[in-house]
Amino acid sequence: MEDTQPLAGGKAAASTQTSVDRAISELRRGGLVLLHGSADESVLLVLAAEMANEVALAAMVRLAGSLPSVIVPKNRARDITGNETIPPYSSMALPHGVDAALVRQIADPLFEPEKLGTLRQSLTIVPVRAGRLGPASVQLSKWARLLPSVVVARVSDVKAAEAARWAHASGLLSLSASDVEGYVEASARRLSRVATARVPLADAENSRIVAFRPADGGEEHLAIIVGDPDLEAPVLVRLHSECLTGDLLGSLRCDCGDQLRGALKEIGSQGSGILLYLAQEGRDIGLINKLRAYQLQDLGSDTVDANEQLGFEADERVYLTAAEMLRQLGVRSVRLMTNNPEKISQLRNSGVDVVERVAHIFPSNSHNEGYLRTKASRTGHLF
Ligand SMILES: Nc1nc2c(ncn2[C@@H]2O[C@H](COP(=O)(O)OP(=O)(O)OP(=O)(O)O)[C@@H](O)[C@H]2O)c(=O)[nH]1
Ligand SMILES: [Zn+2]
Repeated sequence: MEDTQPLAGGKAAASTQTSVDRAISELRRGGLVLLHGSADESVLLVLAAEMANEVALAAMVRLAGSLPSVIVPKNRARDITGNETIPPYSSMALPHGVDAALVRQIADPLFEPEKLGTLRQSLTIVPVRAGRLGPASVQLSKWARLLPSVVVARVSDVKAAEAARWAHASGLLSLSASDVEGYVEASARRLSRVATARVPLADAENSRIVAFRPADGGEEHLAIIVGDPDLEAPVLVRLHSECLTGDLLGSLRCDCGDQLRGALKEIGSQGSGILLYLAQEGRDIGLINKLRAYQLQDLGSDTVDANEQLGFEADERVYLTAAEMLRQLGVRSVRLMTNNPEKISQLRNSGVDVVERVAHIFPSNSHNEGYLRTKASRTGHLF
């Protein structure tokens, strides 16, 4: 198992992905990016709503020459306006002079709408058209692990065909909505295997850690290889999604800590296998959003509703990266330790032969009973 270099892609494809990588980090640090459609479609300036700040808002108004709107997910729009029939995403024009703190409050599902005061009456909803710029801008904010809400302003004088040049002259990053499509698939393939070390673990002494670095500048993923798996036979594999609270701190809200250590113990006792430790904190909504989801759960929602109230899918994870790691490790066929049928079907769709599901269940405690019940009743987990 030699360390490998990133797979080469076409030059055009690589620059498309780079523009999305850069846009994600720019949004994460509260900067503006320019998003355009094709040919005569429109051109938008985009700012992640939860990172709204006075400098970026002022620059947005000055550069766009139009007043900004904020795009919020369905539940937030319903809570703010009291209107029950709302499309998946709505945009609300921001009245002149709205400050950045107010924008952040509009976007934050944990901020009580009553506290928005008189502003609430003036926020009227315009549905965001499915398909192009609006949804693409929200997707960028999700990939930045921020709330799925963005401030946008249409750049009235600039056509899509001139957008990249105009952005460059204005010191802005630019990308097109079509760059956003297909990004996840391309991103998963841009994974380099960079370092391997022997790391004896308490639960599986004969272990090596192989680190994979994504080319998008994101967090690394790890493969923990126990023993010397026979790659000609199905390999015992566990896909573990990062859970800082459960894995590291011993949180009792979930079953992750038990599942992590239990998997290593089981693989160790069987002599060989692989645990993929995937940087997908909070079912891939990120740690901060997971803590927000916990806050909503403390107010009465279950784990699925809490994600949806924040504007995320119940589970945002895709396992293309996991499949690519297995491919680079030479693993074609697996016995998968999981209770989650989605992991099985996604791996199979990515070309991994899942020959068996190995149940991976641990006793509940008084804090995670409800969470485990929801996994069984709402997300199809097999308990
Ligand atoms: N968004 C969110 N993520 C959570 C919550 N509780 C745990 N997680 C995350 O869920 C991931 C673990 O997923 P689980 O649903 O417990 O299990 P699974 O991986 O789907 O399925 P198994 O293979 O059967 O364990 C980790 O990334 C955790 O951080 C929660 O309430 N909200
Ligand atoms: Zn957890």
